[in-house]
Amino acid sequence: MAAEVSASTADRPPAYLAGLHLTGRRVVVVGGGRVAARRIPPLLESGADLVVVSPRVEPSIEALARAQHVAWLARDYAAGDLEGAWYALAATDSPSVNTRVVAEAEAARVFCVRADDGSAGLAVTPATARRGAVQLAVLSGGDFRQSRRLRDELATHLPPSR
Ligand SMILES: C[C@@]1(CC(=O)O)C2=NC(=C\c3[nH]c(c(CCC(=O)O)c3CC(=O)O)Cc3[nH]c(c(CC(=O)O)c3CCC(=O)O)/C=C3\N/C(=C\2)[C@@H](CCC(=O)O)[C@]3(C)CC(=O)O)/[C@H]1CCC(=O)O
Ligand SMILES: NC(=O)c1ccc[n+]([C@@H]2O[C@H](COP(=O)([O-])OP(=O)(O)OC[C@H]3O[C@@H](n4cnc5c(N)ncnc54)[C@H](O)[C@@H]3O)[C@@H](O)[C@H]2O)c1
Repeated sequence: MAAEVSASTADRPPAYLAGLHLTGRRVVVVGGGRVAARRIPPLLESGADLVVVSPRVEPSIEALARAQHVAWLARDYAAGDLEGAWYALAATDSPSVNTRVVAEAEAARVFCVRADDGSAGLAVTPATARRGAVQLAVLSGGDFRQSRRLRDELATHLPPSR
């Protein structure tokens, strides 16, 4: 519903769409809740070198840490945690922590998503689908429900993977 989209997200110039090649590149996820758990698998699929900073994490993230697919720092975010990162997610349930993460990202020129307030982030997460080499991504200026719905419709047109 358009009314639920934050005006400042919708009023921004459109985001520039790009595909990030992340193999071996550090991506820092601050917060290990449900949003992080949803976004980590596609980041891993892209080969990212993932670091999760969060005192608690969802069971799926804990399992990835145990299998050494992600590095989990089981503590609160601290300034400097984005060092060496190419991309970051501020995905804690604390707006003030997310503000600090985005401020560090801005200073370090790291593109960073802000999960609780997309209008304050440096990047946004599209609704995506993939079949083989073909990928689609939908952004709707913050209207994630529309993005999800369009993604589901468009995904039915993806060619069979070869
Ligand atoms: C597309 C998708 C991708 C993904 O996340 O993978 C995505 N959100 C999804 C789901 C989802 N989002 C939310 C809920 C729980 C509520 C509910 O269900 O009603 C659920 C459902 C769930 O979590 O299950 C709430 C929410 N989302 C944002 C805010 C803050 C704000 O409005 O600024 C709040 C309120 C938080 C609060 O209340 O505090 C912000 C953003 N969410 C974005 C992307 C970016 C916009 C991209 C675009 O233009 O479309 C943006 C701006 C920034 C970002 O985070 O990148 C994915 C669906 C695709 C899929 O299902 O595959
Ligand atoms: N963008 C989206 O798609 C979307 C979807 C749902 C909710 N949200 C918003 O994003 C936020 C996160 O949502 P969620 O469902 O993942 O929340 P959640 O409660 O499942 O997880 C929050 C995580 O943040 C961690 N955390 C808290 N303080 C921290 C700190 N100081 N340093 C590091 N980690 C810390 C917690 O340990 C927990 O793992 C919520 O505030 C909500 O407003 C966004």
